[in-house]
Amino acid sequence: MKEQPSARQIYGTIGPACADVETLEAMFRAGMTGIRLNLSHVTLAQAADQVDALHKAAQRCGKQAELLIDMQGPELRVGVLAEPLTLNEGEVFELGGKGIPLPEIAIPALLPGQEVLLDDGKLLLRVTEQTETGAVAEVLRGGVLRGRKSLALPGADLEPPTMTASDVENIRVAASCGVTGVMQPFVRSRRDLETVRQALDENGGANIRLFAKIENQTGLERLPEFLETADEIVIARGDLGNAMPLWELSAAQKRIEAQCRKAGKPFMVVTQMLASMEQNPVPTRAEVSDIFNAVADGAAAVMVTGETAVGKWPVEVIRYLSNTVQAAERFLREG
Ligand SMILES: Nc1ncnc2c1ncn2[C@@H]1O[C@H](COP(=O)(O)OP(=O)(O)OP(=O)(O)O)[C@@H](O)[C@H]1O
Ligand SMILES: CC(=O)C(=O)O
Repeated sequence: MKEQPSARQIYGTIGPACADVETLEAMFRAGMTGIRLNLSHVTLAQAADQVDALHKAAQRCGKQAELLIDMQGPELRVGVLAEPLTLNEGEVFELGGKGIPLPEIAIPALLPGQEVLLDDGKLLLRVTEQTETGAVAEVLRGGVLRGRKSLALPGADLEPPTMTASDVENIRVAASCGVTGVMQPFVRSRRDLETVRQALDENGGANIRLFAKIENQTGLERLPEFLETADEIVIARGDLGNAMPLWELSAAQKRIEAQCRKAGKPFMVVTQMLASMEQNPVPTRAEVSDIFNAVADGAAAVMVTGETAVGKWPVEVIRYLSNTVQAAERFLREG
C-alpha cells in the first residue's frame, strides 16, 4: 500500500552541511516539507545562495518549500570569536572588555555568584568578581566555545528589544525572498508578537505566518496572554531546557501542548530530536521515541537544527524524522 503523505510539517535547518541543491533535493525527497534559516548566524542577504539553492531543490521535486526565518529577537548571544576557545573546568576567564565578548545589556547583570550558561547550557561559568568592563568567571562545566553561541543568565532581569537592527532589515526583505514563516525567539508578551506582525504587514508580508518560540519562564507563564496572537507555538527545547532543571522540561512541554490543544493552536516540537545523528547515521531508540510521542501528543510540526545544519548525515536525519512521523500517524489512525 502506498504511504499517505504526512499531514505534518517536517523541517530541517539549513547550514553548511546541506546548503547545496543536491543535498536539499534529497532531503525534500526524504520527506522534508520546509527549512529553517537561523538568522543568528547570517542575514537573509548573506544567505542568498542558500535560499536560492532551497528554492531550486524544491522546484526539482515539484514542491512549494516552506522557508522559516528564525530571528535574533531578544535572545542573548556571545559575540564573534576569532577562533573557538577551550574553557577548562576550574580556569577563570574575563567576560566582556578584552575577554569573551558579550552583549552590552548583559554586562551589568554579571554580579558575583551569577551563573552564565553558554551554548544551550553545554558550558557553565559562575561570576567570581565584577570588573570595570565586565566580570571574571570560573568555569564549572567546560568545553569548546564558538562565536555567536547562546548565552543565558538565569534569574537576571534583562529587557532586550523585540527586534535587533538586523531583524528589522531581514523582515524588510522577507517577502521578496520567499519566506513563509517568521519564528520570534524568547516571546515575552503579546506586544512582542504584535511588533513583528506589524513590521511584516508593513513590508508586504501579510501572508507570512508568525511562530512564537517558548524559550524561558516568561514565555511559559505568559503563553495564555499571547497564544491567540501567534499562528503557531514553537516548543524550543534548547533554550527552554536552560530555564529549568532538565528533568522538568518534559512536564513543561506537556503543559504547553495541552494549552495549545485546548485552544486549537498548532504547535511545533524542536531541538535535539535526533542529536546523536550529528555524528552517527542511526539515531538512538530514545530519539525516535521522542519524535513519535510529539506526534502522538498532537504536534503539527517537528524540526531538527544542528543535525542538518552541521551534521554528517542530513538526508538520513530527514528520513528518520519523516518515517517516524509517518509511523506515529499510522499508529494514531490504526492503533
Ligand atoms: N545559515 C547558516 N550558515 C552558516 N552556518 C550556519 C547557518 N545556520 C547554522 N549554522 C551553523 O550551524 C550551527 C548549528 O545551527 P543551529 O541553528 O542549531 O544554531 P545554534 O546557534 O546552535 O542554535 P540556536 O540558534 O537554536 O540556539 C550553528 O552554531 C552555526 O555554526
Ligand atoms: C531552536 C531553538 O531556538 C531552541 O530550541 O532553543
